[in-house]
Amino acid sequence: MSNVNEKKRRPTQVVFENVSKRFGEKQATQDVSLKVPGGSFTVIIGPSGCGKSTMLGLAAGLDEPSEGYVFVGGREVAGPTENVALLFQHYNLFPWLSACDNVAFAFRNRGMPRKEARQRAMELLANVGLEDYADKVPDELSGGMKQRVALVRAFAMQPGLLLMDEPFAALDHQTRRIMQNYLLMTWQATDATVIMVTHDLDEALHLADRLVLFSGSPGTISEIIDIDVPRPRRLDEVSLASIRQRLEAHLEKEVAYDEFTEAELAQVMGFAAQS
Ligand SMILES: Nc1ncnc2c1ncn2[C@@H]1O[C@H](COP(=O)(O)OP(=O)(O)OP(=O)(O)O)[C@@H](O)[C@H]1O
Repeated sequence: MSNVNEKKRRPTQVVFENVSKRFGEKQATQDVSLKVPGGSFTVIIGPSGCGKSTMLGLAAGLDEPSEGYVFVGGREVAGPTENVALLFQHYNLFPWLSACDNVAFAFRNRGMPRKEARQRAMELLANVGLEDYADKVPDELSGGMKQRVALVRAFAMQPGLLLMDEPFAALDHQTRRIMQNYLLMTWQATDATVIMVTHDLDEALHLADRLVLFSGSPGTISEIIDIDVPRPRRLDEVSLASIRQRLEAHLEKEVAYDEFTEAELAQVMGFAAQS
């Protein structure tokens, strides 16, 4: 495939230093320190509400830490920059532009002439099997296709850092696996650092160089697991299966049963609540 990163540059390291974030009364994260090596693929896992998306928002410059510092590429984050691309569950494509023009937009934004931008966009769409859909607008594409376009566009921006918040959560299992493979293929052809949040353990094991396990409310890091298994990975491989067990145990421990009253629990479990 064509490599969209022509320039040699130092891969973008991300550093969270004693980061706490409060939203009003709500403490989302507390004293989180994390170094994400440049060019690595880090996946953040943890129960709902433990501050995973908050971490992405801080790295993206969408929010500021209440305490501590966040550095991207050696610079303290002071707001959104072109070096950081975001990919969320909903595709964020321009609805009035074709798939080709959505991707070409990333090149045009960097000053490339229109014809060349469209040509480059076509090449990249062909890499993910969408050459026949290049002239369709997002409403004419399936969810998986839209997310492929969004992924290609995100990488076309040549970001040093790509932040992904459950990007494939809305897709069916099969499409999800295809998307994960596209993501790996595209990422491996670049020097981008990826930080992804997911609730899907298989996805995490399939993709990550490093797993960061979050816990609690407020969120803190409870464990970091490096996955030194070559890709493509078989999830039934012994070392991955044992990491999976650790992840399951972590998440089970973290499920906040105490958020439910007994009556609510009885209802969830299908028992009639005693009055
Ligand atoms: N803008 C905001 N205003 C107020 N509270 C917020 C805001 N953003 C996040 N929070 C709160 O901070 C906590 C952490 O939220 P966050 O979205 O980071 O968790 P999460 O781990 O990503 O959850 P999930 O897995 O459910 O997406 C939650 O209690 C959430 O309600």
